[in-house]
Amino acid sequence: MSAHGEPIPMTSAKGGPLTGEAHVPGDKSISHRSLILGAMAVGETRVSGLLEGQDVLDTGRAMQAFGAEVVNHGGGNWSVHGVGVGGFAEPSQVIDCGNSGTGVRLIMGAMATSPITATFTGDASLNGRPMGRVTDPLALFGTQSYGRKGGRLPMTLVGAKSPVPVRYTVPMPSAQVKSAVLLAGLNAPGDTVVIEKEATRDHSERMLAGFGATVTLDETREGRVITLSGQPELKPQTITVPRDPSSAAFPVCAGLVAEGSDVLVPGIGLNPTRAGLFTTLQEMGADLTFENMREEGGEPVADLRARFSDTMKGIEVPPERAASMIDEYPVLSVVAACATGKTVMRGVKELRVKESDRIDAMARGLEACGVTVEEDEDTFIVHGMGAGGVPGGGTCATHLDHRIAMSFMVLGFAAQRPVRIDDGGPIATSFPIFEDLMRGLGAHISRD
Ligand SMILES: O=C(O)C1=C[C@@H](OP(=O)(O)O)[C@@H](O)[C@H](O)C1
Ligand SMILES: C=C(OP(=O)(O)O)C(=O)O
Repeated sequence: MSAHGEPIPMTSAKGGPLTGEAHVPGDKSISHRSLILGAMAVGETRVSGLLEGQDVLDTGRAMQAFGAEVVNHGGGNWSVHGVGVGGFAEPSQVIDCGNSGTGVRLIMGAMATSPITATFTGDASLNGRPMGRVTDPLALFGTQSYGRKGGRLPMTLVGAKSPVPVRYTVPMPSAQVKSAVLLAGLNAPGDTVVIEKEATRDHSERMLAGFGATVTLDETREGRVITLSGQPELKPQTITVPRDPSSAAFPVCAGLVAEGSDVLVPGIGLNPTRAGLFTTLQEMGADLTFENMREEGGEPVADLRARFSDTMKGIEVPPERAASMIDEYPVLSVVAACATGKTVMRGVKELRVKESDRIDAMARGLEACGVTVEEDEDTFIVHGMGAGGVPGGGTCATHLDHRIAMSFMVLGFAAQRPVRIDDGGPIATSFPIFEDLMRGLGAHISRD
């Protein structure tokens, strides 16, 4: 089902080549953090290029419920009048984070060290996802949590009245957990230290420093040791949100697999903690080039050009690259189906706790379209059928998962027969203009 309505079945089909420019929306991770850190600063933060997807809108509403003023000025321009670190008011309603793991986990961290109580819920997908990974470290600050069995939402958090700083090693590669601990550390006295064994996206560290917090990073044998000095006064910022590489992945991969295509996706951030997919595609032999390489806001940015690539080969994706492309495995598995040989994805068990079990969802949908796959708990293998070789013709269940929905839409552009999804509604959580943007390139997408 879509977030609040009836399912929206959609079908995509092979047509002419995809050509032209695809201007994808703002980065989802940076958009959430802009609103949350804006709400914790003293004064007015201005944000342009905010992703106006449902996930981010839900975070904006939550920040209002905690007392910040969040104003939409139109055209992707927003402002947030923050209440300062420790200044959150107790919300009078339940906080509904919809479909968003990032939203709920970061907001839990942000309120966990204030003397207030808040109850969180979400849609059927979010209410099935594990929250213990966040409430365990938050308990070390003194935060109490009361959720459903297995640490599931709906859940009430009672913020710590006298928080103590924490030293915590994140047990799984998760930027959401890292970020929740750092945000909680903002209102604890002294230094909060988070250690991650594998690098995950570093937007929280960069943005906290941008808002004036003291954050240091030491690369040690233990891993990345991030130290945050507590109780800073965060200074409001002017933020231009870069375009989202995770959204860019869809028109890029569509351009690679749809016959005759040549697609330009301008202005995509290539922060190394996010860009693993593009390296992987190049290793597979994709005709993917980075044009007009430049720096914007301290981050590498390029225009991505993807041309139809009929000689891509399956590879072993290095497991240590997983965190830098974690949301891109579903669409990579579509490209893998259109390459020759086997693509082996190891170290990917985190995919099983996203909006859906993404290994299972992709495996079942690919099989329905005539592709052979193998899987175990931590591994996904796709047997490629070569360019134009995927039969298609299946209906794929999307399980309230936007990335599964968009991935199968991309498969339809390359398969011999149309590919149908049972619900495209969730696409609006991260990429509300997906359908129009793809149609603008010449793609054939229809609603039943
Ligand atoms: O911190 C973030 O903004 C995100 C972190 C990742 O989740 P995990 O931290 O659970 O890996 C990613 O899948 C999600 O889309 C966004
Ligand atoms: C995993 C994702 O998001 P979240 O965890 O925020 O729901 C995603 O966007 O692919």
